[in-house]
Parts: sequence; C-alpha cells; structure tokens
Amino acid sequence: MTELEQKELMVQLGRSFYERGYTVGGAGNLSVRLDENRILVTPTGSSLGRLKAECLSVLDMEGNVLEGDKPSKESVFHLAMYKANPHCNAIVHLHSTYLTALSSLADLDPENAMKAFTPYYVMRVGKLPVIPYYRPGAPDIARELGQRALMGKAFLLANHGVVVTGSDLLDAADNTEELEETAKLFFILQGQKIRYLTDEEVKDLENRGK
Ligand SMILES: O=C(O)[C@@H](O)C(=O)COP(=O)(O)O
Ligand SMILES: [Zn+2]
Repeated sequence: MTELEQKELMVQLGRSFYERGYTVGGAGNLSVRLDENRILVTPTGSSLGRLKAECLSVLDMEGNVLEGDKPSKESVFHLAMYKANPHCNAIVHLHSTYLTALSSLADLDPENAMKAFTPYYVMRVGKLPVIPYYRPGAPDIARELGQRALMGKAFLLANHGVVVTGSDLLDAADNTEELEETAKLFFILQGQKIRYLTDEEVKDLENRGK
C-alpha cells in the first residue's frame, strides 16, 4: 500500500468509527507503521470523523514531526509499542462506550479484565490486561504499554478506554470492533449466569490459531 493509500485508509476508518458511534468528539487516536523509521498518527485534538489526509502527522521513531499537524499527545505510547513489538503495525485507541464502561469498574483482574465466553474473542484478541490509571498523555502509559506490548493485542486503560493493535489498520479495527462487541455482551449479560469457556476450550482455540 502506498503512503497516500495508508493516509486515505486512516481517514476512511476514522470516519467509519465516528459514524457508527465508536468515538465521539475529539476522543481517540489511530496510528500505522509506514516503514521501520516512521509512523503515521492522527493529529491531537482532531475528531476521528473529520480527519484530512494532508493533516495527518508523520513522525520518526524518536517522535520528531516530519510532516503534518501536531501529533496526538498519545503518540509517545504508540511509538513505545511499535518499538517493543515488531509485529505491531497499527494501533487503535478509542473511548468506545462498553470498553470504557468496563475500564471504569473497580477490582478488575489486571491480567485479564474480560474472561472469554465466545470463541471469536479468543481468536481475535484472547485477553485484556489492564494498565493502571494515569492521566491521558502521561509518559507512564507509554512505559507500561511498552513493557507489555509483546504480551497481547489489546489493553484496557483504567478509567479511560482501550488500546488495540493489529498487523495492519484493518486488522486493528476488526480486533477493536470484536472487543467492543464482546464488552457489550458482557454488560447485557450482567445479572445472568455466564458460561465462560473452559481453559481447555480456550487452549484449543489458541492452538488452532497457531
Ligand atoms: O483521552 C485523551 O485525552 C487521549 O488519550 C485521546 O483519546 C485524544 O488525545 P489526542 O489524540 O491528543 O487528541
Ligand atoms: Zn484517550
């Protein structure tokens, strides 16, 4: 995919997230690895519904702006994850409703905020570790995500939202949508007795994915 096509895909994906209610206002940010030395990231304060290809920020791996508008204040954590995990090629950060609700619950299991009760969740994401609360843009988020970037594809930021990775932007978007849908089901099922997948069932799905 050319650089222009990557930019156009980011604009289109941002609009699609916005129009389907996955993001509101100026919340959230997206990024993609352009090559080993550069990433593309959404500008700070921008609505994902109204991105413009020519305004998207191009950064080197040290965070220097090479092109475009002032980058997301979270570009530090995006860069930390790309540096730590060579298989991570795209990142979606959203404050989507059900995942942000989940991130606001007390006493979440820090290793996995949502145990599996559907196979597709295991096949796309698997588990959802929790990063403790830090203010948005804090370098601590970058440190924590950098340390854990090799451990999974998705992370819940306590009292904030979700960070999801993928092999490319569309893969990261599909992982995000599956995760949000699973969180929605989790809340719909509150008060009911959920049959969680057993450890054997989870392992069987994980093995088939290899
Ligand atoms: O929650 C926040 O403030 C940020 O994490 C965010 O979602 C939007 O920040 P920018 O990407 O700098 O607009
Ligand atoms: Zn945020």
